Amino acid sequence: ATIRRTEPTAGSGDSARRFGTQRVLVEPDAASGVAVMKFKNPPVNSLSLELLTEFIISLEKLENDKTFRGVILTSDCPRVFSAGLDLTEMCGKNPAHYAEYWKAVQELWLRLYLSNLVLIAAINGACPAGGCLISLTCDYRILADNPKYLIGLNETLLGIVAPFWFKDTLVNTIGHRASEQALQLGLLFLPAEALQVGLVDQVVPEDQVLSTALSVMARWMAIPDHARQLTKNMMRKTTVDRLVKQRDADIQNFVSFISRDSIQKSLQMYLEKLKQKKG
Ligand SMILES: CCCCCCCCCCC/C=C/C(=O)SCCNC(=O)CCNC(=O)[C@H](O)C(C)(C)COP(=O)(O)OP(=O)(O)OC[C@H]1O[C@@H](n2cnc3c(N)ncnc32)[C@H](O)[C@@H]1OP(=O)(O)O
Repeated sequence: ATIRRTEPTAGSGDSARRFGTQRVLVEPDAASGVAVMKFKNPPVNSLSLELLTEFIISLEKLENDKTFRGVILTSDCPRVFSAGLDLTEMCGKNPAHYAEYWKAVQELWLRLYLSNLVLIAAINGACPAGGCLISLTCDYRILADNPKYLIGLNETLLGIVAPFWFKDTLVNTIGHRASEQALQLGLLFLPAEALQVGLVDQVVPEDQVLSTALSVMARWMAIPDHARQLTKNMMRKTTVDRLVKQRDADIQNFVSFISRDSIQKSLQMYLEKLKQKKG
């Protein structure tokens, strides 16, 4: 993927020179040190290998540019933040592809979860499974108050299982008992429920998600970076190290699990159900 610069937005000067890739738009504001990263992989921002790769490239570019201290993650696709991992990457492929794909999923989580940037999820659409995981890696989550925008780790509804580092991220956010129930039942929470259980930090009207994210960002960026970053690292490094210590085993575990005939059948049936629902 190549990073492309696009023309500055009207009346904005250089600080809003947008850049990004085909599937990840980046709207940087050098003056404030905040960039907005928008997933743009229609129709539902499914986390394809390409999107994951482009996301990692764009995130790394922002992390390496000391102008930026905070990033807001949001969606350019209406009604959906992200539909989660791209199911077509996990069925009907070969073990080598599954391994490559899973390595990219691990990489995105590792980079987001321990990022030195302030990360705020401006959740402006449905946020199941992998989409929910991305929001959980952020420091703060704001969800649009729309009953259609469900959020949760619903993997069991597909007949699959969220891996231990998905589980750990959820436990670190909503606690063990709430996670135990949510993961086993594959719960997708309504905004009010998500707020109540602590899955999101704020629920606001849809047209206030971004502005709320910007004002929360200002509060987090008022903290000296080094102190905040060391604290974030203290809170999250044990969780990250659990995956780092067994990344290859985790990949092999994923490949053998996802390659099972029963799992392949579940995923195919789930994809077909998604397509029928439109019919
Ligand atoms: C013992 C331990 C072992 C552990 C080993 C690991 C095991 C595996 C780990 C797996 C972790 C998985 C994480 C995931 O993220 S799996 C993905 C789960 N995602 C979902 O369940 C969401 C599915 N999608 C939806 O619910 C809806 O699409 C949504 C609410 C997001 C939007 O609805 P809307 O009506 O707007 O859009 P459509 O449903 O009509 O979809 C439009 C088209 O997009 C296709 N689609 C949707 N979601 C996905 C997806 N996730 N991947 C690929 N494609 C997707 C859908 O089929 C439509 O396609 P067509 O236009 O061609 O019909």
